Amino acid sequence: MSTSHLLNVDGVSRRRSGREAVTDVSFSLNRGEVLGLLGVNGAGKSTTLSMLSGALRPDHGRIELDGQDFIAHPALARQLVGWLPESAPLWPELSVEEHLVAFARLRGAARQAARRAAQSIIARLQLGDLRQRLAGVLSQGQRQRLGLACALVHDPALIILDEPANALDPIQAGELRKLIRERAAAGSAVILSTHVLAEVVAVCDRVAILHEGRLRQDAPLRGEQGGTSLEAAFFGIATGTSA
Ligand SMILES: Nc1ncnc2c1ncn2[C@@H]1O[C@H](COP(=O)(O)OP(=O)(O)OP(=O)(O)O)[C@@H](O)[C@H]1O
Repeated sequence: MSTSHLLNVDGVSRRRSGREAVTDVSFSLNRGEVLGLLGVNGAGKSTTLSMLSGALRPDHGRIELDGQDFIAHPALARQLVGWLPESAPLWPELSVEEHLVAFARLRGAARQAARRAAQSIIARLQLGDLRQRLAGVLSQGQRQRLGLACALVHDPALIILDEPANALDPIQAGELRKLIRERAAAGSAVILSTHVLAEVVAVCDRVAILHEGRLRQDAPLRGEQGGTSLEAAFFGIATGTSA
């Protein structure tokens, strides 16, 4: 397997509840690339992302991150991966700032460095007004922004976002797109799972389509033309009418 990519996924499979949720999925991702992950409900997107985040172990296959065997060394995830799951795991009794310091510390930062990292992501995500607010009283969109900040506080090489625009207003959704491109320009690789095709066209370089646990397409996206052909490809695969 090539080690020049940041991420190499090779023949990964995982069963859940006695059924194949993800089967023989392979793809690679370079630094600076944004990959959109599409698929109908139950296609296997979250299962795939959970494996890439280190939270779920594949039954078969190999994942290589930054040239290292990720399955044998799941602790790599702590420093190299930032994961926003479908619903961000937050502690209701901790403030926004306390969350970010705690996440930075969990990722290995020393106390002062964790405080600096927290201040930096608070400023970047415009969370200053919410700094002292307890997570338990945040609105849904505010919780989502805090979850995103927790995923990014340690400046990870691989950013995994599972439906990150959920509950965001149009202004915040636009800010999210800018942030994703900014992180990619700074050298991170991003995987974005979403049901919104326009979001993929707006922000992704490549799109992968999962269906019934299998990767059915992995192709670059190119401008408006990409949007039209993406819709056709998605519906073709989802309805079983693709060539
Ligand atoms: N915690 C779990 N325990 C058992 N089975 C699960 C679990 N999570 C998902 N599955 C099953 O694995 C398969 C893939 O689900 P997954 O959540 O990965 O799909 P998805 O593409 O993320 O779907 P959605 O778009 O609805 O979020 C489904 O058949 C689902 O029922």
